[in-house]
Amino acid sequence: MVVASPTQIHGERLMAIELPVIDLSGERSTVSNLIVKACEEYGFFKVKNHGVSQDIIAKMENESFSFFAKPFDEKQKAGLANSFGYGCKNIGFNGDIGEVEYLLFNTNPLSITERSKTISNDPTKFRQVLTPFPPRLLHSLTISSAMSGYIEAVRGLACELLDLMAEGLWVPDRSVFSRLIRDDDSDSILRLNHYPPMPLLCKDKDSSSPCNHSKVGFGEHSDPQILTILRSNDVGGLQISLNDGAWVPVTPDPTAFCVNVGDLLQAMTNGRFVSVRHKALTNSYKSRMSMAYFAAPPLDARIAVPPEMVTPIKPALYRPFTWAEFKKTVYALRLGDSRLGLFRTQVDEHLEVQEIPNQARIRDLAAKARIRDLAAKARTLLLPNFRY
Ligand SMILES: C=C1C[C@]23C[C@@]1(O)CC[C@H]2[C@@]12CC[C@H](O)[C@@](C)(C(=O)O1)[C@H]2[C@@H]3C(=O)O
Ligand SMILES: O=C(O)CCC(=O)C(=O)O
Ligand SMILES: [Fe+2]
Repeated sequence: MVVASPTQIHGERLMAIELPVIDLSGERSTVSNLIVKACEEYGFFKVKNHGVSQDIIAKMENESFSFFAKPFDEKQKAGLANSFGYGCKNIGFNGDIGEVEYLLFNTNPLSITERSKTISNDPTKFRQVLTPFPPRLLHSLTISSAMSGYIEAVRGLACELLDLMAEGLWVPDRSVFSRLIRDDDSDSILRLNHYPPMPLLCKDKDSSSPCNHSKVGFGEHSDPQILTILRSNDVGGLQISLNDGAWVPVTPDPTAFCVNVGDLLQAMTNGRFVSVRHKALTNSYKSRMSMAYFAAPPLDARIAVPPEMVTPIKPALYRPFTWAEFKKTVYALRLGDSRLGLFRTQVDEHLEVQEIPNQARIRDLAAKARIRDLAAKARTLLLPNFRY
């Protein structure tokens, strides 16, 4: 691992660190130990020799590019912003904005069986699904065959990585994590992000220094699910946040997948693995395209730490909760809010002050206040299902 000196760009500290690159064709116990180490130290790593064929990836990427190349009103036919379907600039339900357009898909195997031709041929195909949060109907696009091939392949990769993690953690039930995302009712989603090129922003017009302030494509956040498998084209933009507040740019590698720990996996490993905050910036002259598979459990799955990972010295950090309960909280909050802090056990509440870095604590408190606000708003709107 190479650590160079930090550079300062417009007040932000950027560190030149290469993420661990793990070759999955290596010896199994070595690979599982490397994965555990990467999840503990960075919450992020890259995998090569991952077994997903370049053909599957290329078909999926071509289909995505041709979708995003369509005129805006054509793309809008694919769905509503802020739900499953097409979205532009608006992220989520609570006012977050970025220089990104995207497609969101439910990858539930049951919905994949209802295949349409391709998203590029017929962006108007819909299937309606009733979800318990927020209390509204979400529209789900049906999925093309290139997409279902890709989803199957990355789901397989996610399962394999979760098994390797359980092995490296010495959890006796080796499929304790992967079982959750293998389930036919799993709530995993696929997100295709397209960041159009954006000219550089110059904050200080009188400054003689070069203008290098990239626009934010997808703001700072952690991923709420179990594991994210991200693939991008050869255009950089992804950055991850280190504990000390420095941002680390991730070098793009279209032949590798970038894997990151989600909030649920942090909870299920009793905080040993870290769900790290990250963001994506736009490039000044090239389009960035990323495809993120968010591996999630079924809505009613109980998220709890395996008993072997709890000891008197390391008591459970989080109370058990369901994915539905956590997801409802996630969608009630802003992109950059932290949510796991809201699920911490009472027992260690007194330790929180020392343990959680100040910034994270402030974010937790802001999130709590926002939930209270939203609950009050929901009550005045008489939305009976919107309870916290
Ligand atoms: C602002 C929001 C968008 C988001 C739901 C949320 O309320 C907070 C988390 C966001 C996020 C980040 C990772 C994934 O891209 C995503 C699909 C997810 O599960 O959580 C998005 C949500 C979204 O865009 O709907
Ligand atoms: O586009 C990227 O590289 C990151 C996207 C991301 O973090 C997300 O979709 O959750
Ligand atoms: Fe993310």
